[in-house]
Amino acid sequence: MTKPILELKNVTTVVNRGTASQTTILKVINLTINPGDFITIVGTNGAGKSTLFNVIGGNLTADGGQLLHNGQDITHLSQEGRTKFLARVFQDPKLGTAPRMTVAENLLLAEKRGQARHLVFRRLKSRLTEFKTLVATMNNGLENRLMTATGALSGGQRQALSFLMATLKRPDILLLDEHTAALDPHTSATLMAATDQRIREDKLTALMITHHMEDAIHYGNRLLVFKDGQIKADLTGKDKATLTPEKLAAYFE
Ligand SMILES: Nc1ncnc2c1ncn2[C@@H]1O[C@H](COP(=O)(O)OP(=O)(O)OP(=O)(O)O)[C@@H](O)[C@H]1O
Repeated sequence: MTKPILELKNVTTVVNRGTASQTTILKVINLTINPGDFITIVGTNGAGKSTLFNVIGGNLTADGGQLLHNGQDITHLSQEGRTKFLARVFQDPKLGTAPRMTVAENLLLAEKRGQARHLVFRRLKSRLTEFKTLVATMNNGLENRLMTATGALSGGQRQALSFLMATLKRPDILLLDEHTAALDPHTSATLMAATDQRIREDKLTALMITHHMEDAIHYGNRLLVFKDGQIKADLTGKDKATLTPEKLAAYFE
């Protein structure tokens, strides 16, 4: 039997504890994620999707319940401690890359995370051909901008680079936090297709929050609907395959 890569058991989060505005955001979340799952997550604003990512990513500690990574309790593991097996791409293209460094330097840094920079950059030249092939998979011209400072890239190119950097070391868990939301429809579609290809080819385990219902339906093997801090629906197999925007909208009512 497949062993889960990540488990959330009775996870709750509370904000403003002990004050008049104390609120429970995540209300007893139970979620078992298997290796290779590509889970799309939808829900109304304020449903708790980002809070879920914050709890998984370690930006926020669960107030109740337990998180297990490959069976190990990580409930109280720091955000830093989770970077060994987890990566996150945010909505803002400015996050995730160093603006003054070139595309190639950013990639090398992502690959050698934790090593001294002078050691990292000594090996840059020998890697350029390989990096060119890698960035070309994003289908957005990034291969012609390897020596360009990241701050001078378009939002789409920069976001594609953030995605590549996050996946370079093949994290056990990849969190995509509306990573195409700030892009125009064409650029968003290109990045989404490249994202899907990489997740499939590298057999990554990924969770993706999106407000694009078509993307949530089209991509991944599993779809979660969040509502009021709870998982309202968890759709897989035929249920997901036969989902339409109309059927999905009904879960929001
Ligand atoms: N630190 C906090 N203090 C108070 N309330 C918070 C805090 N963090 C989140 N919330 C509230 O928790 C609820 C869930 O927020 P969250 O950002 O997880 O929702 P979301 O589903 O990601 O929404 P969106 O689609 O708008 O990004 C919201 O009502 C939000 O205002």
